[in-house]
Amino acid sequence: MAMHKSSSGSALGPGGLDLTQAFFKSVMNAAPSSPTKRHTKISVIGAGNVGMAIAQTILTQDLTDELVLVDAIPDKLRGEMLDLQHAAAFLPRTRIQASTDYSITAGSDLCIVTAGARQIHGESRLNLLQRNVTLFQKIIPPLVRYSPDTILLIVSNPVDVLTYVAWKLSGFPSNRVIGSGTNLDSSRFRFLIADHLDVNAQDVQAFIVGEHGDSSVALWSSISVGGVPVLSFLEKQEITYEKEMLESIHREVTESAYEVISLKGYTSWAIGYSVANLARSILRDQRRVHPVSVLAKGFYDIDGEVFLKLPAQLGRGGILGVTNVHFTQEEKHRLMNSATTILQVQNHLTI
Ligand SMILES: NC(=O)C1=CN([C@@H]2O[C@H](COP(=O)(O)OP(=O)(O)OC[C@H]3O[C@@H](n4cnc5c(N)ncnc54)[C@H](O)[C@@H]3O)[C@@H](O)[C@H]2O)C=CC1
Ligand SMILES: CC(=O)C(=O)O
Repeated sequence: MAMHKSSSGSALGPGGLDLTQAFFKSVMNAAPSSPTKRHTKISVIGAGNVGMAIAQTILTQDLTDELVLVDAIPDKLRGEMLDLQHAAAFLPRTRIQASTDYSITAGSDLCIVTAGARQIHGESRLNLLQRNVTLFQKIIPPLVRYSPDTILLIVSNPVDVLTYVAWKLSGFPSNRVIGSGTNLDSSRFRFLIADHLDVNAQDVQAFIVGEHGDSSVALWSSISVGGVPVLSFLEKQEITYEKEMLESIHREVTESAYEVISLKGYTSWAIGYSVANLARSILRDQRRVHPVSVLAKGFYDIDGEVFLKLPAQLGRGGILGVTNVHFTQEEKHRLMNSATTILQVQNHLTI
């Protein structure tokens, strides 16, 4: 039977009969779609390993009504779109579209940027910078033009500096430009602590702050399991622990990405879950605290225009606030070093 779509998107059968109305007449008359439910649209820029892991986690977790993919390679993009669309029978209903043309992103609530070069085995995140800045000069302006009220969530590396670049290129207030930050590093940290103590990672509260990468800072002093602060508990119980053991867990966190990249070529699943977790907090106004890249100027005595991972509350307006975590002198010193490392890199950029 020949069928085509009407301008309203419903299916038309022979003689122009509106099949959607024919099938669902009584239901549609009884219950017009609710005007109170908010429609959400997420665009993912870059349909590579990371973009597709994020897209598929967003779909399975039913986080949006519309999902748009943008990439520079049309065939691969269409292939990825069709492959996801073919899973429609197993997924919550979501409209999935893809194009190389940024007009498709118009009206997005959240734009997640994953496009760009990625590290090869042994390469540092900072080494990707100049190539990805050039790319961002092409990507950020059209996103802003088509979705002036959107929230930008940056994932491409080096994520802290690129979040700063996106902020500068967009002209957005800093609460609407967020870097995926150390949400992933903190998840790796929580996994390793949970593994060490044989508890559930979801019961471990632990943050990695500073740079996403080699100069990140582990906040040992504020780690708790099931609400019990770990280090002060061990000290009160006079249970000895080796500082070296703490250092080795942190080292394992910073080396995690290098290890996965050396084994499978890229990282994808954990960043997919991590970013979907951020998308949920933002779009569902969850007001949860995540370690993400925020404009750190004015917090913890930082005075440069630098984006660093700090524990921030996320909701519909983007960054709602930065929590006042207690840092030891050593943690503060390391955070300052992270800020200095990033500022030195930024000083050499032409945006
Ligand atoms: N922040 C974090 O925690 C993490 C960040 N990453 C970063 O994410 C980025 C992407 O990594 P992968 O997906 O593995 O790389 P990939 O190479 O698989 O995908 C990159 C995609 O970007 C697309 N692209 C290139 N130029 C474009 C343009 N002008 N417009 C739209 N799309 C364009 C490419 O066609 C490709 O599909 C890398 O920078 C990587 O380092 C990866 C894992 C974790
Ligand atoms: C590649 C990267 O940044 C990560 O997996 O942490």
